[in-house]
Amino acid sequence: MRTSWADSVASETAVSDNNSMRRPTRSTYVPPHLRNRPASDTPNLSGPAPEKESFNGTAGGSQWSLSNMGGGSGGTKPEDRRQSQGYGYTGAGRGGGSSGGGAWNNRSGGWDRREREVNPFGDNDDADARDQAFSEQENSGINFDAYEDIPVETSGENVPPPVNTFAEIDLGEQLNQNIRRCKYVKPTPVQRHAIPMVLGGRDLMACAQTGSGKTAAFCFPIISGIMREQYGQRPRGARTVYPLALILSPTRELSCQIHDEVKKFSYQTGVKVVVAYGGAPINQQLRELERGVDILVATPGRLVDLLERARVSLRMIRYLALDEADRMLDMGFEPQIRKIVEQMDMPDRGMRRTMLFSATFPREIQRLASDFLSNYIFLAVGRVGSSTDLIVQRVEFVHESDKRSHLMDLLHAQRENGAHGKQALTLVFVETKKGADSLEHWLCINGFPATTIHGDRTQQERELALRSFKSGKTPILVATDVAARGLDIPHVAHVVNFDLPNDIDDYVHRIGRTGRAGKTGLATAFFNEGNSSLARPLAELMQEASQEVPAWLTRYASRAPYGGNKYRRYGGRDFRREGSVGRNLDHYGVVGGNNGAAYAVPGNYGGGYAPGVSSAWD
Ligand SMILES: Nc1ncnc2c1ncn2[C@@H]1O[C@H](COP(=O)(O)OP(=O)(O)OP(=O)(O)O)[C@@H](O)[C@H]1O
Repeated sequence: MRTSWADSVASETAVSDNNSMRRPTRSTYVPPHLRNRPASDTPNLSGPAPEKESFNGTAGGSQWSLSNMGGGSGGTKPEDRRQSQGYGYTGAGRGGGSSGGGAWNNRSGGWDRREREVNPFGDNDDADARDQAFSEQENSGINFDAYEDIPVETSGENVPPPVNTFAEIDLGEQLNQNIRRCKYVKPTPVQRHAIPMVLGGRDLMACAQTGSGKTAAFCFPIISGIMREQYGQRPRGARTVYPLALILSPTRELSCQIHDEVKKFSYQTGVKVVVAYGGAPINQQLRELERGVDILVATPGRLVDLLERARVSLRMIRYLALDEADRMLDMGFEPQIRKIVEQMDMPDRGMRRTMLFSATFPREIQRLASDFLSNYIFLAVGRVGSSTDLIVQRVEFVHESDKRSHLMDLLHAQRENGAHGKQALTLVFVETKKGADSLEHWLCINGFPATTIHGDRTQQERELALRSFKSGKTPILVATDVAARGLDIPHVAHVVNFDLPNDIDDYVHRIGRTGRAGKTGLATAFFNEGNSSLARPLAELMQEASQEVPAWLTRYASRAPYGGNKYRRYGGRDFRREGSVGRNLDHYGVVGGNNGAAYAVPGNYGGGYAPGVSSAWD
């Protein structure tokens, strides 16, 4: 039985990726860990198709005045201005999609004649193709039919029922059109459940696997809500802006990525999105804000700066979303988040919709997070903190001194097996910034084009590195944990944990950079004595994901003490129900009978961000 939404795509993907999975006929080097495996077990390591995307976070040319949602001038990209059907839209009937109802706010004034909204779909936006009926086969190979098997747990009062299709949700014609442009045919499980909950006016804490579509799950209700509701006139402060929605994320790159996504989803809806993050010139961001903002995507540090300068007020916030919420409430960020949510002028909980999303939600973080939520629903989709069966996980015992040569073996093998001798996109995680630079240098001098991303690099360097990696120009990216969460980089074939993290949750997020949205991936970890404390949770996680656990790792795991919630920290169970801990956990496919201990023992939720380790972050 399939147990997760991603599981369900495996067979479909195997078919759709058939060409890329085809093994070369010439003899190829196979590394030890891949030997003696049937061909179908080996993920696609062929080279990526070049990508055109970039991480240019701020939108050029989009202009919007706060007071009347109009004004401003100067677009950067001339293009046909299509009739903006989002304005004055009169409603898609529930289950229908045709007009009627009149519930939608007429956001008149939007882009005026002097300006052009940059088309975020770029050259791929073919209006004719878009208007053709989408058949389910046209989507990205995700097998939606198996969704019924996915374990889902909800808790809370009066939980709104899930939907099966986007058409069942009253999102508005323009947003629906953008969803079609994104080629999303059906909602993923987390979207099926979360969107009606938020549209039904509920706060939400949602835990769902990496790569399972959480971004759209919180973006759609925000955009749709802003479009349909009347907020009255926003104050006209001297230079202060009053966004209606705030999306916070822990890293600059993730904020940029969310901003890019929101721009696509909100295209021609009249909803204006701006991103603000550290390391980039604040003046440019201020100018963007002055042109008007409905949805502000931000990193906490830059937002606090803007709040203290009184350039942003949170008084009108109606939607608050915390992406990677467990990270945001971990030791590093919690004071800033509390300041933003509790000590500035944001409406109290209950007066706004609050959504917290992550693939991992330790119990102690849930407790902290509940301060921000009102009568919320807890939603867990898929198996506990699961990494999906689409990711083949390998653990190899490698002494510290052998790591480089071992990595070299893996990279040589990949290159040999790759199409036209191309290097597949490989993300290599290390513990320290220094370690990242040094490994990158060593790779480059040994003929492997590599780049790095970490907190000591300038923002420009970081964005350049990411672009270069995505395009395949430097197919190896050496990264600290700054790249561990949220980044949705197509075609990452292999994640190597050169240095394992101290915390199993970080491992879950790191390997989740591959095997996304139905694609297969490979994750290799180098384990040695220094990682003993991770042996047990790692072995359990692998077992849950039906991975082969090496006998030596099982022995390490059995020797490890069972110490509090460092284990099974990646829990996806509502802490409010801890009285029933230990029962029903099999619902998530959790292996082993002693899981209760993980949820029942209070304590060191910040274990993974101990001094020294936290330095890897922004
Ligand atoms: N309904 C859908 N149909 C098809 N593809 C989708 C759908 N929803 C999202 N996707 C795609 O799935 C990919 C992963 O989505 P997303 O980045 O939101 O995952 P996530 O759950 O936030 O992952 P992470 O936990 O790593 O942050 C993206 O490329 C996104 O465009």
